Amino acid sequence: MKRKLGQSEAPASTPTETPVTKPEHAEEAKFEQAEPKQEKKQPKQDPSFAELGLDPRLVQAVAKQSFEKPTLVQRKAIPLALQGQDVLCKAKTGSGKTAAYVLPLISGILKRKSTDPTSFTAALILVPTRELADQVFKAIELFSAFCSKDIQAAKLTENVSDVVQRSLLSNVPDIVVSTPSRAWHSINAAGLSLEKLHYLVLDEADLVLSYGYDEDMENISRTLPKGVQTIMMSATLSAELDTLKSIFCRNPTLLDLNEKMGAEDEKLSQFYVKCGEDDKWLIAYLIFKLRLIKGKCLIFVADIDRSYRLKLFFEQFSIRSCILNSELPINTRIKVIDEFNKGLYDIIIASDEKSEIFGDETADEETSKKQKDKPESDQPKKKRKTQKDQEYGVSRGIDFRNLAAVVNFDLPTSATSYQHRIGRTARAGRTGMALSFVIPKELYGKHKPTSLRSCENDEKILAKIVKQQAKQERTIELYNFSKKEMEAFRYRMNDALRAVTKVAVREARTKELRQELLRSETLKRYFEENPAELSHLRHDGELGRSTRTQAHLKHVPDYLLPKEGKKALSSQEIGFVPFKNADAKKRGHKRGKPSGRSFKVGGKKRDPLKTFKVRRKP
Ligand SMILES: Nc1ncnc2c1ncn2[C@@H]1O[C@H](COP(=O)(O)OP(=O)(O)OP(=O)(O)O)[C@@H](O)[C@H]1O
Repeated sequence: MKRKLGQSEAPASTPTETPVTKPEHAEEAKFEQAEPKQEKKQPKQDPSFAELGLDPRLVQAVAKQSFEKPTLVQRKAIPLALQGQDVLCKAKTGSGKTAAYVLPLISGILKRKSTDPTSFTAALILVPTRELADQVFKAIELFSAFCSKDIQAAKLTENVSDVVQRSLLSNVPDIVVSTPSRAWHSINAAGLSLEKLHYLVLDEADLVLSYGYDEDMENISRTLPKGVQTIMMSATLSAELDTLKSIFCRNPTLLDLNEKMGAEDEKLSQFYVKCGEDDKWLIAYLIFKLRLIKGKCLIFVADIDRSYRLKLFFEQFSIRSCILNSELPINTRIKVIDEFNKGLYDIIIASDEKSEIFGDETADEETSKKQKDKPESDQPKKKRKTQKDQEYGVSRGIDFRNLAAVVNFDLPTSATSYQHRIGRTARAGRTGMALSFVIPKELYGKHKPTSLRSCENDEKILAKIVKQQAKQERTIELYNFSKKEMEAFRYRMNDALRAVTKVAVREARTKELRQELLRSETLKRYFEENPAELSHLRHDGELGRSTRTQAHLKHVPDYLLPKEGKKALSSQEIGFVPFKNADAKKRGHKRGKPSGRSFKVGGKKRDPLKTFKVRRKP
């Protein structure tokens, strides 16, 4: 019989082990059964954290985080997890899934420790990337702020030797956060013991197998004791979840919390621009030099070279940005995300290499079938030996705080990947904007220097994205930038592009890697000793010392601007995203039109896009 959280002594009762796979409203009925007394006291739809049954120290910690009330996924998952049920939960990006599993898990450990203070690793949280492991670890630290003596956590994703790892684990952390491969390695080489494990969490569960962790997962599953309570969290459903469910869960409760946003409540505005390959660079230059998007921005590009190229291109115009890619050391990556979240930088250029793991959705089914039927040895290797960190990922799960906009400079190759990329903005009830560049078929390959293979099928991918977003009652709208107004800037864009040669990109890439490897280790030691001085080194400094510098490009002369002038552009820019949880209704928020000053179209308010001759399609 499977032992579950809160049921360690009592025999597991059959009703809770009955498979419960039902829509959200049906699951409400189960809550009513489980907690009838609470039901009478408090209206069901809005329980507070304290009413979810969590340890008071956690309620205190949550209040310190200024979480006023639990999100939907927290309201649903926490009571189930506290009851000891296996939970398979699908909820949208940025909906607060981390707290939904971390809080009940800590609460359960505290409850057990109140009667049995022995130390053992009671919880293993597996995540697909090292960045995410760091984020979850930090969340545990925050939530256990008022019980830090009772809860020890460790993350296994640092680059440390087995000896160091072993000594870390000899402290017997209650909670271990890791990627599957590091966890399996530590079980074998660094003394991680799962003998008494109570809880297993798979965060971003649909991604775990695509990252090539299948073998590690199987191995780990064999070492687990019987009766481990499993919680799986995901933003999308996939066949992989079924596989994992069959390996790790027994009779899980399925929470499919597909919150369909009413148009009034939608916080994310989505736009796309159809343009030629070189126009992408021109529009990006205009958007960022003229600050048409205000606030912090995450730009996704298809590969590492492209990210350096865009950074060097921006440098030509004195636009500062920093880079995230799988080549950079983990310490650097974590620091870049930390500093971005602290507000030190405005622009991150991330190469979303993992977008490829979702496959090219435009590849025909016949091809994929043929591929599947091939012997295993002919299958593409999931874990290639490259210098890249296979455990890297920024489009999944990473919580970029107060991100105003996601720009898909290169469209991803799948709608799933798009969903996760745009999920980095408009998180936790905030507003956000997503802007994607789409290369029409007839313009593909027309500008060789900037052409990119993965953009050949942009239109097909866009069709899938539109369909996928429509299922969530979301729209993605077309923006037309005025060719005439842009032309004045074209020669500058061409000048800058010419300066960013392949050699310059290669040099910048090697140089940064070398520098980061060096400072990553130095920094690690330095910041361990001086944790308050995180701004010591900035990551958005210039890379292009070997690129031709063109001083004239750094400024925008007034004569290049539309006749309404720069002031008109900079006072009310495209994509200004207010960060307050503004009441959309009061401000006349309409479907597909972002709320906020700058997007009020027509009427007395001025449309900044019109001042720049940028118009929505009629
Ligand atoms: N109850 C709450 N009230 C306010 N903010 C919250 C609450 N719960 C979580 N948050 C905040 O919401 C943000 C998103 O949370 P989290 O990263 O857990 O989302 P997620 O659902 O795991 O997203 P993803 O699917 O992208 O991984 C975080 O900044 C977190 O601090």
